Parts: sequence; C-alpha cells; structure tokens
Amino acid sequence: QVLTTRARREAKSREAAARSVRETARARERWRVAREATKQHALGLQAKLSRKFSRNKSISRSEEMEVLSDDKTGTADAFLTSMVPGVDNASQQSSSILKSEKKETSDLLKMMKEIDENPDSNEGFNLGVAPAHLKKNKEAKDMHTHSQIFKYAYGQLEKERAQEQQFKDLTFSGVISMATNTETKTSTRPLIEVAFKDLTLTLKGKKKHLLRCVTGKIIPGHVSAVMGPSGAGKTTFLNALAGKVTGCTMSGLILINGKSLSIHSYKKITGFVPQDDIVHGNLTVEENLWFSARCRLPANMPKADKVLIFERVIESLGLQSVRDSLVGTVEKRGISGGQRKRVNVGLEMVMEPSLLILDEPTSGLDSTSSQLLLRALRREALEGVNICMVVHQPSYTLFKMFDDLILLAKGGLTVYHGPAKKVEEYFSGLGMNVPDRVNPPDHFIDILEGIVKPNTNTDDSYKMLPIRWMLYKGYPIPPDMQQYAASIASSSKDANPVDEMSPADAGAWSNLLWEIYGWM
Ligand SMILES: Nc1ncnc2c1ncn2[C@@H]1O[C@H](COP(=O)(O)OP(=O)(O)OP(=O)(O)O)[C@@H](O)[C@H]1O
Repeated sequence: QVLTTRARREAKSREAAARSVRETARARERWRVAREATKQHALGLQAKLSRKFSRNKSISRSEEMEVLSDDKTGTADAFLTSMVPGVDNASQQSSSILKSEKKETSDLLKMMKEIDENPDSNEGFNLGVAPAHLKKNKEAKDMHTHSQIFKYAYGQLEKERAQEQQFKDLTFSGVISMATNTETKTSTRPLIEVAFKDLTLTLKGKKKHLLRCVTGKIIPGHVSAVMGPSGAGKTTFLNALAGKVTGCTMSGLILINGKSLSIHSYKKITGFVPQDDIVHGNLTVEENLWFSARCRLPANMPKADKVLIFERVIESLGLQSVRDSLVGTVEKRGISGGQRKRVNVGLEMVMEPSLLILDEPTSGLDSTSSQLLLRALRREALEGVNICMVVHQPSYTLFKMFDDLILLAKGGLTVYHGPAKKVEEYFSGLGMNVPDRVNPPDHFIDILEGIVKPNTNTDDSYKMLPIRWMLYKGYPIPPDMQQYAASIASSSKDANPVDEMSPADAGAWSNLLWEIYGWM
C-alpha cells in the first residue's frame, strides 16, 4: 500500500509538472509572438522618427513651423505644437523629445536584442524552471522534491523539443548547430570509434571460419547497418565487437579510438541490445526503464539528471502512452510487440552509451514502428553515439536512414563496407544493377543467398564478391584465395572469372568456394 501510494503521488506530481511545463511553453510562445510584434512596431517607429528628424533638420525654420502647425495627425510633432507656445522653444523641445523617443526606441531594441541573445537572463521572461544563474549540474543537485525534479526534466525536454523544431529540416548547418549546442545537454558523451582489421573468428576444434578478414570501422555519430543472408555471421560480428564471443579463436585487430584496448574497458559506456528481449514482464514500462537507469547511471549523478535522461528516452521512443502499462509475459498479455522491442532498446539507451550495438532491433516490427525506432536512434547518433545494428530486410525508406552499411556474405566475408548510399554505385560498377521497382537491400541479399541471379552473364559471380571487394579495397588476400584473386584481377572483361579459367582451375575454384562457404 505504501508503495502504491508513493507511486500514485509521484505520478501526480509528474503530471502536474508536465502540465505546468506545457503551460510555460505556451506562455513562451505567446511571449515570442508579442515580442516579434513589438519589435516590428519599434522598428517602424524608429524609421519614422529618424525620417522625420532628418527632414526637420534640413528644412528651414519657417518651413519647420509650417510642418509643425500643419501636421495634425497626432504624431510627436503635432503633440509638440499644441504643447509649446514659443516657436524657438517648440523647436528646441521638439528636437529634445524626438531625441528622447529615439533613445527609448533604441533602448527597447537593445533590450530585445539582449533577450534574443540570452533569453534566460531577463527577469520575468525567464520561463525556465530552474534559476538561470546556477550551473546545470548545480541546478540538478539542488532539486529534492518530485515536483522540482519533474519540472526540471520536462522543462529541459520542452527546450530540446523547441530546438528540434528549429532544426527540423536538419540541413547541414542545422545539424552542426544542434550537435554543438550545449545549452540543452546535461552531459557530453565520450566518442568511441571502433576499427577492425582482418578480423577472423574460427570455431575451436573445427576449422570452420565464422568471420573472415573483416576490415573497416564504425564511426561516432553514424548509424551503421550490418546486413547479409541468414547465417552469414552478423550476430557473430556484433558479438566480436562487443567482446562477447565464446568458443572461438580470434585473430586480427580491434582498435578502440586507434588504441589496441579491450572493449571491456569501455563496458560502462557500451550498450548491447541482444536479439531476444530481456525486459521484465511483471514490471511496467516505467519501472523497467527506471530500474535500468538507476542501476547503470553513475551513482553520483543527481536524481534530477537521471529523471531527465529517463524521461528523454521515454519521449524519444514514443512510450509515453504506455509508461504505466505492464510489459507482460506469455501468460499475461501486456504491451504490443513493437512497444516491447522499444522498451528493450530503451533499457540500454538510459545508460547514455557512447557505443550502442543492437541485434535485429527492428525484427517483427512494421515499417512505421521500425522508422520510429530508427528515428530515435538517429537522434542518439546526433549526440555522437556510435550505433551499429543488424537489420533484416529494411524497407527502402528505412535503408536510407543508415549512414554506413556492412554487407556480409556466407562464411563471414565482407562484400561491401562503406556509405549506404554508395552501395548501388559499387554494385553497378560490377555490372549488378538493381532492377526497377526492386528494393536495393532485398536485391543484394537475394544475390548473396543465391536466390536471384545477378544481371551479369555468370552463374557463380556472386560467390566471388568477397574477393572482388578485397581487390577493390586493396586488402591483403588470404593465401588460399590468391590464385583466384589473380585470375579475377587479370580478367579484362571482368565479367566471369570462372568462364575464363581452365577446367582444372574451375574445379579448384569450386573446391575453394566449398571451403569458404561450406556449401555449393
Ligand atoms: N558458438 C558457436 N558454435 C558453433 N557455431 C556457431 C557459433 N556461433 C555461431 N555459429 C555459426 O556461425 C554461423 C553464423 O551465425 P550468426 O548467428 O552469426 O549468423 P547471422 O548472420 O546472425 O544469422 P541470422 O540472420 O539467421 O541471425 C552460423 O552458421 C552459426 O551456426
């Protein structure tokens, strides 16, 4: 009962805080509109006054008198003529009033400029919930009541939302400003770049390669997709990056930020979302995420900052409407499968990782839910997070949201690794064009599965794609593949190396493919 009462009280204060922040945001918007209007008015007034002032200076005294007496439009000049009896006096006072009005206008403009430059510095207009003169961390530390904490969190989220709206188009300069704007950020995450060179994994006892000569790197701020046919070694590759491989011998190098360190040294800033859900079915969405946040965020982080991070994840993953719902188990139905997946990803996002590795987070999700999830991940990438995920059969819209692509063939060999938008160009260079109305990622996977014959005049060329990639990139070719690499390289037509081989070579090629892929 105590726990329920406490939870209810917390929920109430959270809702009140959210309401208050929404009202504040509305007030801020009204203020913005009013400020714009006043600014326009002040600018107009200034222009009018300066025009008049300069004209007054240039015309003769008599003319000036004429202007003063003729002008009955209720302007400052008309006001002066009615007020001042002597002409000389009138002239002097007119110019002094004009000067003071001009000064007031410029003061007003100056004040507005200040507000524009530093909106939180003006008393009465400071709609942020925390005192502006305090540093962010101090602000968070000084908050103790639920109400203060929630107001702080929702206030920050509202600011972030406003900023996101501002950079909605995500133009290049917009992205840069967003990434460099530290005002709304509570923390700056360390950046992690993971480079791998000749990464080879071999099953202990057997001589089967699970991964072979995988070379490349994943970059902070990028979302990389790992794709390939079933059994190609995608999960194994992710496990190798996350240092979770067992039962295998590993050769090659994994460099973290250029240094040959174990990924385990970065455990606290590495998130790993496995293929199978690890959510607690008997807890609510909120309890699951809050539990993870409290366990994995630094113990000395102020509670207000933890709440902010946790609320940001809920918001970003679109889980606000189900935050109080049970996740559910096999016996007891809870949230939907897509929401469950998002909670699963959220469990890792709340620790604010610098490297986030996800194994098929979009599997079983419809296209819209997958896009929502990827949008949330892209927002993380904007903060400099290095994101690498296995993805199966993405729609073209989803595919375009990836920065980089690692395409693996069976046997754990790389077929392509580079910008996702250049993959079509690379394959068309090999004579494998994507037919009209076919989704490019589907087409490449079908080729690697051997289901679809590539548009070249060969049957087997898809099995040579890894060697073509090594040649293209100038990577060292393993000794057992060199003979065939040479044959591909020397082939002037570059269409079908098998056609150009002697029957003996072709037989050896088949044996090689058998060794590489374990099937033919
Ligand atoms: N520890 C292991 N012991 C034996 N075989 C393994 C081990 N780990 C991976 N494999 C084998 O390595 C191959 C690649 O497996 P992996 O799970 O990485 O493929 P995948 O590309 O992720 O497949 P899917 O898309 O179907 O999930 C499979 O044939 C698998 O059986």
